Amino acid sequence: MTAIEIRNLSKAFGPVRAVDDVSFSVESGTVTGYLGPNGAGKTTTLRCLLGLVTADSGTALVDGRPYTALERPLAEVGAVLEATSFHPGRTARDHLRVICTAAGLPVSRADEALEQVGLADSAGKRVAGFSLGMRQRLALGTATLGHPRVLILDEPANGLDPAGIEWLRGFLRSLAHEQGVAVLVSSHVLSEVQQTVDNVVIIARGRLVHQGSLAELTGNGDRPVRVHAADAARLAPVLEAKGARVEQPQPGVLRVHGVGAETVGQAVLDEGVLVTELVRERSDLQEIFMELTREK
Ligand SMILES: Nc1ncnc2c1ncn2[C@@H]1O[C@H](COP(=O)(O)OP(=O)(O)OP(=O)(O)O)[C@@H](O)[C@H]1O
Repeated sequence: MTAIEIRNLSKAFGPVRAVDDVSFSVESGTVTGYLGPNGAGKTTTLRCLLGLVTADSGTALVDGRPYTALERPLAEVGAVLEATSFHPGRTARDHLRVICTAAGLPVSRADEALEQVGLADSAGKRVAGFSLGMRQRLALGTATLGHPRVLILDEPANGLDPAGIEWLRGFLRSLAHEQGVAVLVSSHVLSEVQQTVDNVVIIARGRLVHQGSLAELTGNGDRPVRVHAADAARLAPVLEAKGARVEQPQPGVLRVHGVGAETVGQAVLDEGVLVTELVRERSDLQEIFMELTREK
């Protein structure tokens, strides 16, 4: 089921086209990474989705409606846009209880949510003493208080240490895959979210440059096949005759472009060459991300 739908969304600030004709959707039960370098337009898109900014044109809908038309927004959408400012003198538990009361939720949800975000031990501590990572967790606890079906997070890994990032990964994946929540999470660091997300939407200078599964992004495409063989030089002309472009970066190693690993394997078999390694080179995700978002 489509939970978030952005269609031909555009928003300019003076001469800056922050978001320029962007369309994508997020399905329930999946985590989608919204990726792009600083200033790409991610936050503006999320702010349009949450009714905090009015788009110049296009639509941004949650469950088929604009956010401002949702009847019980807190129970339908959880959002964290920036390390939210909390009342510093209040304890984490009191902070969540105040929101429970305002939103008509049972106050018992406060302790449950603190447990879920790993803050149970700090429930009675004042937020003033919280680290950035603890604030991020508290913001996540706040966003998930009403068991929303849609979760929108802007750079939630900021301030988390590696163990915190690992925890966040598990938290978001279990919300999506076990509870069917649609999660949209922005980041400017692909590697931070690559083990979390099912799908990626990449934006640069306000324009969408890629959307699809992570597998499609890293797909084998035309990655070269690397062959290690003492007699590698004998293989090169055979492969070239099959239409391959062959590089020999060092003696005993070939990088074969333009044909599949099977074709290379067949040539190895036909020539009876002893091979010690034959592998399709892996795509470097960060490299692909940089290439897609590079200033052209
Ligand atoms: N309220 C505003 N007034 C003027 N310009 C703005 C405003 N909000 C955003 N912009 C501009 O719009 C562009 C997109 O900004 P946005 O914050 O959406 O990008 P981002 O992808 O979220 O970046 P970051 O990763 O740095 O948060 C930037 O050039 C930014 O300076």
